[in-house]
Amino acid sequence: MENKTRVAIVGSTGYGGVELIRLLQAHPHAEVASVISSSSAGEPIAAGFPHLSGIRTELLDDVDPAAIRAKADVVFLATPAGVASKLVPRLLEQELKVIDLSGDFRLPEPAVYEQWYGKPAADPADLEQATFGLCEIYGDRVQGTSFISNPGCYPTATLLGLVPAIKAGWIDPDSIIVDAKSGVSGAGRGASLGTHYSELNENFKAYKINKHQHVPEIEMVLSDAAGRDVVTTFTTHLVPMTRGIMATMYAKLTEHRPEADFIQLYEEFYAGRPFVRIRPEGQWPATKEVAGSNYCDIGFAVDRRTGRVTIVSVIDNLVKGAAGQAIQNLNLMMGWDEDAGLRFVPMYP
Ligand SMILES: NC(=O)C1=CN([C@@H]2O[C@H](COP(=O)(O)OP(=O)(O)OC[C@H]3O[C@@H](n4cnc5c(N)ncnc54)[C@H](OP(=O)(O)O)[C@@H]3O)[C@@H](O)[C@H]2O)C=CC1
Ligand SMILES: CC(=O)N[C@@H](CCC(=O)OP(=O)(O)O)C(=O)O
Repeated sequence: MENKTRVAIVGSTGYGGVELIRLLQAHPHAEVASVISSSSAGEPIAAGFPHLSGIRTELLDDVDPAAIRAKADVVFLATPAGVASKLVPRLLEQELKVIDLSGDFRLPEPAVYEQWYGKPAADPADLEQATFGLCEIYGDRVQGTSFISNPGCYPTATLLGLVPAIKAGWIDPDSIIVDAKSGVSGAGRGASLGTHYSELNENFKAYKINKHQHVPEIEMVLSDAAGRDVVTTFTTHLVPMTRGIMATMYAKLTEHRPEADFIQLYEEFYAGRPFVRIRPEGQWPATKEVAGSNYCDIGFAVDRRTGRVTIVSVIDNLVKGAAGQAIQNLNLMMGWDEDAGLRFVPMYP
């Protein structure tokens, strides 16, 4: 029988970490060997997550790179911004493979990170070692590497919806407006005024307009696709639901093209990629249609009157936006099937 690759999860008591545990439970080539907490080491993981009772019976381990190396070959970090920048160098020293779910290693320029995250950036020498793992766009770079920076949730939905049209020259990169909405689990497990029940229930609000930390990540990839600098308008909203992101993108067409052309372009661009599904003409995806799965579903509407295309892209923020794409990156890194352990049907209804 195959020896499974042993995996450790730092931040396993958060939403991204516990979703990694759920998804890795059925992975054919990897197994969770250590669940790690900076604040509750020695406690059973199931004490804070009763849904894991009888499934994960182990105690939480401390954050100790040498002890992690003794138990695991690969480490996922599902920790708040500012943790990975300090911890990753110590994990790489132990010759561990690392997949970081935070924003600490996504932006190559330290000054850009400091401007948008308001925290000290990682060391430039460490930043250089990271590969940005937006699987469907940069997956070829991931194979055989040992340190992956997993993309943000909003950038994943946005960029998978925009990159093919930008690369084809079908939309004006300067005209893009991204209107994005997220479920509340995107904000993590910690309680806060903005996310408690009576603030959110029956409510719908915009936040961080023109200030969101995902703006430079989105612009970095759009600029790469366009071959020149691109800036964009990006507005995020909080929706009173648990999971899901919908990014609705508006852009000016460089010349008129019907929906059928977009559908064909995107089908060809994502051919052979298991997790992007293109909707037929006149149909647009809903968040529930990808919930609990690693899919990104995309639909189009062309408006001849305004000369604009509307692109609708949905993901589950905790799966394709975090833990699922991180496992997809593990699969690519290790040379396994891209969809190993991720072939499940969305939860519906
Ligand atoms: N939620 C989402 O949809 C997405 C999240 N992300 C990113 O993934 C990361 C994790 O997010 P999420 O799971 O939602 O966040 P949570 O707040 O739910 O969990 C973060 C976990 O990090 C641990 N932690 C805090 N400080 C430290 C530290 N100094 N050292 C080690 N561990 C620490 C905490 O556990 P403990 O106290 O037990 O150590 C906590 O449970 C973040 O960077 C987030 O931005 C990215 C994409 C989507
Ligand atoms: C709903 C909600 O609050 N979402 C979070 C997503 C945070 C996140 O994933 O941050 P990084 O990708 O930068 O790590 C936000 O908008 O800040």
